[in-house]
This record gives sequence, C-alpha cells and structure tokens, in this order.
Amino acid sequence: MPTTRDGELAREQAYVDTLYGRLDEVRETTKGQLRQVLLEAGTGTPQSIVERDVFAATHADRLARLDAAEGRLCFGAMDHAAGGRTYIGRIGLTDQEQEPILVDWRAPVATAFYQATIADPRGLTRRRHLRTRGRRVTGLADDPLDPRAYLAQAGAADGASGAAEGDAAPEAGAGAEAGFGATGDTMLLEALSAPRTGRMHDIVSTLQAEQDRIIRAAANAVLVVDGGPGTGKTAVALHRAAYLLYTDRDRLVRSGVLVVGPSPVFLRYIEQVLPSLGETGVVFATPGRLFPGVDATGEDQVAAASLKGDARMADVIAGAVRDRQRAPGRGVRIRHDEHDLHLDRDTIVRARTRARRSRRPHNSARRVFIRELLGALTNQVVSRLPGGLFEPEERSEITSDLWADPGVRRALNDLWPLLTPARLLADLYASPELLARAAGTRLTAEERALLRREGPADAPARRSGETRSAETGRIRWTPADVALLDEAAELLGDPEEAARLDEARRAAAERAAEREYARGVLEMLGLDDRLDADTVAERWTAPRQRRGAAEYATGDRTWTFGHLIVDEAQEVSPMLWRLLWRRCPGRTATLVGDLAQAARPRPPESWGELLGPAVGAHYTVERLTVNYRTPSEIMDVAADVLTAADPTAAPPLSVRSAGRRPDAVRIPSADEALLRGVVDESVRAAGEAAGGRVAVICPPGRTAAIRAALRAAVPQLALPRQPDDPDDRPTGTREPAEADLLLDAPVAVLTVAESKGLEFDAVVLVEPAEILAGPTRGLADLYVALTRATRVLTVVHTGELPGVLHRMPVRGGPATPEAGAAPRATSRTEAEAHTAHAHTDIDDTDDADDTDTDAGLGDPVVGGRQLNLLW
Ligand SMILES: Nc1ncnc2c1ncn2[C@@H]1O[C@H](COP(=O)(O)OP(=O)(O)OP(=O)(O)O)[C@@H](O)[C@H]1O
Repeated sequence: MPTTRDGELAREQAYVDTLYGRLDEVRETTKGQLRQVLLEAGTGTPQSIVERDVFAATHADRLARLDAAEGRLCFGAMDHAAGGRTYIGRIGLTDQEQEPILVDWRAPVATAFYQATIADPRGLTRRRHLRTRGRRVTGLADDPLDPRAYLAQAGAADGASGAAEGDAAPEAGAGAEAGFGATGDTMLLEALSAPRTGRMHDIVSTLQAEQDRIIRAAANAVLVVDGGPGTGKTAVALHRAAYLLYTDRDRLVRSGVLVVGPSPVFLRYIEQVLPSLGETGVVFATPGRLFPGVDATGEDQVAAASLKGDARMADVIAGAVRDRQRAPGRGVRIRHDEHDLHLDRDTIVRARTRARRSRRPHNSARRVFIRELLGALTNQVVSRLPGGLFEPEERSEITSDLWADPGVRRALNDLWPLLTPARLLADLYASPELLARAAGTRLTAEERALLRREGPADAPARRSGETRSAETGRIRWTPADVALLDEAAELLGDPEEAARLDEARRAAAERAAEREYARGVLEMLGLDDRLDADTVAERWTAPRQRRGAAEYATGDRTWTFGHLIVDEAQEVSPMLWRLLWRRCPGRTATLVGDLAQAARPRPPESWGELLGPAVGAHYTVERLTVNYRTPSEIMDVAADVLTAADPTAAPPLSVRSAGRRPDAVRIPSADEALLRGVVDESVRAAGEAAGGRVAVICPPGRTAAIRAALRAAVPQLALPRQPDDPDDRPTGTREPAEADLLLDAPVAVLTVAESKGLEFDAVVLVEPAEILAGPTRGLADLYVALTRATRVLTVVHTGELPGVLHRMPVRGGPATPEAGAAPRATSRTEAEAHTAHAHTDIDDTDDADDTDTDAGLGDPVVGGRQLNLLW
C-alpha cells in the first residue's frame, strides 16, 4: 500500500513530468523555428537577411537556455494562503494556453520563495524544496510558514506529509507524518556537506534570504557586498549577474557584464555557474588581461606591485607623457634642401601649448603640434624663395616636401613622438632619467629604483616615428603594469597603426568565433551535413546583436560595460580602480570582498578609502554574516587570527560544525622530514576527504619541492607535471589548461594567493610561521589559508606554532588549553544575532532527528537542532 510519503512524491513527480514534457515541447518548437530560419534561401534583401539572422540568433540563445535548464529544472514550490501553488525553477514555462506552470527564480513573484519567514510569511503557508536527480524527484523538504494553515492544508490534502524522501534519503518517519520532517535547512546542509568537485556550482535552490535580497538589489549604483570568508559573496555576485541579465536583458546583452576575478584559476573555478543558469553574455577577466593584446604573465616583487598600484602613478604617467613633448632650450636646427632651418624654443613652446590646449590625447594632439611647426618651417622656406607671396596650393606643396624629408620628420617626431603605451612604459622603466623627470618629487629615489627594469634603452625611444618595437612586444608585463598601460593609453590615444592592427586581429577572432558557433548550432540541429558553417557564419551579419557585447568587448579597450562585478575587490589597487571605472563609466557595479582578507602591505581601512576617489559617497554596503563554507571548529581558529589582525572585527558565524577539530603536526626541522610530513598528511587528508578535493597551501618558495615530493610518493594524488610547467609559475599567470589541472587534482599544491576565493574539502597548511612573515600582510594571508577548508584542516610545521594558532591541538604534543574541549556550539542567541530572520517555532526534536540520520552532513551548530534560523 503506498505510504503518504510515496503519494506525495508521486504527486510531485507527476507535476515534474509535466514540466519536462513541456520543456521538451518548447525545445522541439524552438529547434524547428531555428531550423526553418537557417534553411530559408538566402535570396532576400540585405535587410531581410539581417532580420532573419537576428531571429536565428534569438532562437539559438533560447535553445541554449532551455538546454541549461535540463538539470534541476524545478526545485521548489510555494503554497499560497489564498490557495494555489507556484512552482519555482531555473526558467519560466507556460502551458499551451500560455498559463504559467513554472516561474523563473528571478521573477518578482519568486521573491517570496526566498524571503518568506514565519514572522513574515508573505502570503505563503509553506515553502517546499524538491530534490531531483535527472528527471526524477528523489526527495521533498518543507518549511511551514503558517503552521496552522499548513496543517489544515496538509490534512485536507489526503494526509499529505510535510516531508518525504525518495530512495536516496533516509525515511522521514514520524516527522513526515506530523508535517515537520526535512526542511530547507536539510537541503542547505546537504549542499554544503557534499564533496567539492573543484568547480563552483550554482546555489539557486538553496539561496538564503540575506543573499537573495542582495541579488535583487537595484542595479543603478555601486553595491558593495562585504562579508567574511565563505559567506557566499562570490556565489551572490554571480547569481546577481544572472538576475541582472534577466531583468535588464536588452541593455546588458548589448553592453555586456564584466566580471573581474583575481586569477585564471579562480575564473576557471567559477566559470560554470552562469552557463548553468543559462547565461553566457558575460566577460570574465583577471587584472592581468584587462588590456587588450597584453597577457601579463610577469611577476613583481610585492613592494613594486604595491607602488605600481599607488594613485601617485597616475601623475607619474601623466608626467611621462608631458615629458615626451619636448622643447629644447636652444631650439632645433634642421637641414632641408641644402639649407639650415631653425625652430627656436618659443616657436616650439607655442606649438606645444596649442597642441596641449586641444585637449586631445598625445597622439592626436601631435597632429596640431606638427601642423604648427610645419607651418613655421614653411614660412622659413617661403621667405627664402624669390617672389614673395605664394598661393595656398604652392605653400601646401612646400609643406608636403618638408614632411616628406626624413630629416624634418625625425626632428619633429623627436619633439613629439608617436607613442604606444608599451613604448612609454618600457622607456620609463628602462631610463632612470626619464623616470626621474616624469616622477618629479612624487616618488623617492628608493621608489624609483623599485620600478627600474632592464629593457629598451633610452635611445630607441628617440627614434623617430616609432610606434611599436620588437623590444616592447617582448616585454613580460606584470598584472600591476596593466593599469599603468591603460592609464598611458588613455593619455596617449591609440596611434593609428596600433588601432589598425587591433582591428584586424579583432575581425579575425570574430570570424573564427562565428564559424565555431555556427558549427555548434548546425551540429545540434543535425544540419551539419546540409549546411556549411562558414556560409551560415557569413550570414550572421549582426554578431554584436546576436551574442551581445561579450566577445566583441574583450578586444576593445574603449568598450564600456553595462555592469561591473569585481571579486576580491579589497585587493584592487587605486590604479586598477581607475582602469575599471573607465570600463564602466556608468558606475553601476557589484563589488564583493572582505577587507580582513586584504593582503596588500597597506590594506584599505574602509570601502570609502577604495571607492571614494571615483564614486564619492555614492555606494551602499550590504553585509553577509553567515559562513557557509568553514565549519565552526576551523572558524574558531581563524577567528583568533582575525582578532589579532583587527580586534574590532567580527568573524562570520559558521552555519555548521564538521565534528572534527583542526590539528597541527610538528615535524623535526629537516627539510626532507617536512616534505615527508606534508606528503603523509596529504594522504591522510585525501582519505578523510573521501573523493573530494585537498589543497596543500604553502609559502611560495615551497610549492615546487612539495609538488615534486607528492608526485614521487603518490603520483595518483598529485597534479601531473606538464612538459612546460615551471612549478613556480607565479600567481595569476596560469593558463586555463594548467588551471584545470590544479582544480582537478585530488591534491593541489598552492600558494595562499592562488587559493584565494577557492575551497577544498581538506587543507594541509604548511609552515604558517613563514606565511605570517611573508612580504604581504601575513595575518590576512593566514586567515585566508585557514578558511579554505569545508571539513578538514591540518597544519604541518617545524618550529613553534605561531601564537595566534594556540587553539590548535598539536598531534602527539602536549594538549593546548582548549585541545580536546568539546566543539563550541554556536549559541542560539549568537546565531540569531547573525541572522535577519527567525524561524523558531519548529519542533526541535524532529529536526534534530532528521539531521542525525544524515550521515556525513556535519552537525548543525545550533544546539543539535536544524538550522531553521536562516530563513
Ligand atoms: N545559500 C547557499 N546554498 C548552498 N551553498 C552556498 C550558499 N551560500 C554559499 N554557499 C557555498 O558556500 C561556499 C562559499 O561561498 P563563496 O565562495 O561564494 O564565499 P565567499 O564569501 O566568496 O568566500 P571567500 O571570501 O572566502 O572567497 C561555496 O561553496 C558556495 O557554493
């Protein structure tokens, strides 16, 4: 006889079947429409061809969104007090009569699903979560929002239970019959406790109220999302991008959304989130790739990087540009047509003033300057010729003759050369004299020495007419150089030659992307044997409309994005902010970060300090307070480090405990012993992570040796060596393939900087004392490293454990005062203080029972009961 649970599951399964049936129908219809559009003979007018191709693009995009919704199409439902139910999913669907049968999670009506609480039920009696695998419903969990109405409804619905679990979950038992079985918090804990895959997933089915509010905030200004590690800042930023693309699609598809993250590894880690939400119109970039044509793979010393990011560098670059607009004291003597011509200083200064007053960038103001001086030279030639006055045409012939003379050109170019940003910067770094003149009193001699670097010497800079040299092309720029190149580009303007080159490259890249895209579409439609990808790509004459700005924008420095998202925003230097605001002059941005994690030597004290120069007080700060990643036992240790760095800082409250305290292992100081110890602990951690991901986080100088030791001892766990993989390639410069290897390795060896923003099931942290003593902010780095683990943390060290880690029991060593103490249970009052909404009226016993049966979920921190507080 079917149980209540079975009945409830069957009912939901039937509805979900209907939804998938409809999804299939819509997909088929869309495919049909696309097929038809593509097969239409190409004989129409250019206008109709464009229209048709825009239709094709619209159908193809829709198809991609429908495909992305296949997994977990529907994940929740809301029961309304007024009667009726609304199902929530990854996309919206209507039935054949155009009645809504599934609501997109981003639609206004879905807000209640995320925001309703018992205190503020928003017209709902129940929120239901559906767990699905493929197209099968495997479990249900309910949050009663109006218990009385909910019970009445449940009774009316043929004894329908509030919770049910399919074969993948434990019996809900009595709790289910009473209507209080698994809840949304169970689903949340399941998601948080699942082994990590090396890639971030979307969290659309378990978004919490405080996160949802931020995601849906108005997008007409600068919004800062501030919060400790693991509070979901990155996840929120990405879901906000998806939300904005939904609510403001036309504008944002045209202009694009720019997402800036700290490293290629990090971008690889997050890159699946938006496509899984059906959104692709987003440009991802690291700071090192924000200047078209430059892939900054070099590395600066911390002090040099810090100086390059300093706001004073804007004046230094401006000074460098002005310094290249020369007016020598004795003027310039030029030999032309067997005569000496002379430009005195006053004439040159007048021409320079006029050119500067044009307010154009250096390279285009140069035209004014050259025109003025050619005029002066023409006068001299004319005055020497017999016959006095000349017709304008004759004068202009003389001017052309002058400009055709290489000697004249060289002399004028020397006074005001055509410059590329790369040339300007390379010359500046290579020449102490140029740098001293550009910097004036803005930089000290020691600071100037930090910028010094071998490169093209002073002399080639003076070569006339040179816009791009082999030397500048070969320079290994660093991420910190990128903002300076951009600053220079802004002041110089693009020399025509560089612009033409860029244009040609961009056009070629666009054509290749078009072909690739067309091939994919034809393959998907089974038309690849009937239509040729090149022909179809040719027809798509409006790529910018079709795929929006995303790809186009990447190669164009002057492109302005409709919205800017910056992750780890606390690390962005003043110079990089200047670049970013140039990319998004509308100043509509979502910036996520944590000032406590800032590793810069002089960290910002407030968001105002970072943002003030560009936006004044026109920004709002939203705070996330609950840590979804780090279990309470690990967070306790990390909190000591946070307090040491800033006694006033409040650590985020962990949402769960792991039931395992982090510990430390002291190794006799020899290097070999340390490597053996790290390998042993990595193996142990991999065992505990049981198929999840492990990170060995170590000081930068140790990565190569640890990787080699791991490879030698347990090759199956380590990142395989690539033929061209220099082990110590700096942060921020890994290629995508390398990033994959790093994220996919069962045990990845990383520096703290590389681990920023990432998370792992287990972390082996090596030599924390060295991390503390590093050239960046040691306490911030240690805080970051400690908060990467979702379950297991082990510290491996040789000397004394740093005092800030006093809470960690040393394995095999004397017990610390707190070693062995019971894990700290987060008090209910504390938890409530960290959450905006309470959900307190639920039967504690049943919730606790449910959780206890869920092996591997980790314990909820709130006194052994479920975490209903979060809704
Ligand atoms: N509502 C949620 N449901 C499920 N998982 C969540 C939720 N919120 C956050 N998470 C998970 O918590 C983890 C931490 O999130 P995220 O990386 O966005 O935090 P963060 O604040 O950016 O951390 P950090 O400052 O350390 O980079 C991720 O695995 C994320 O998927």
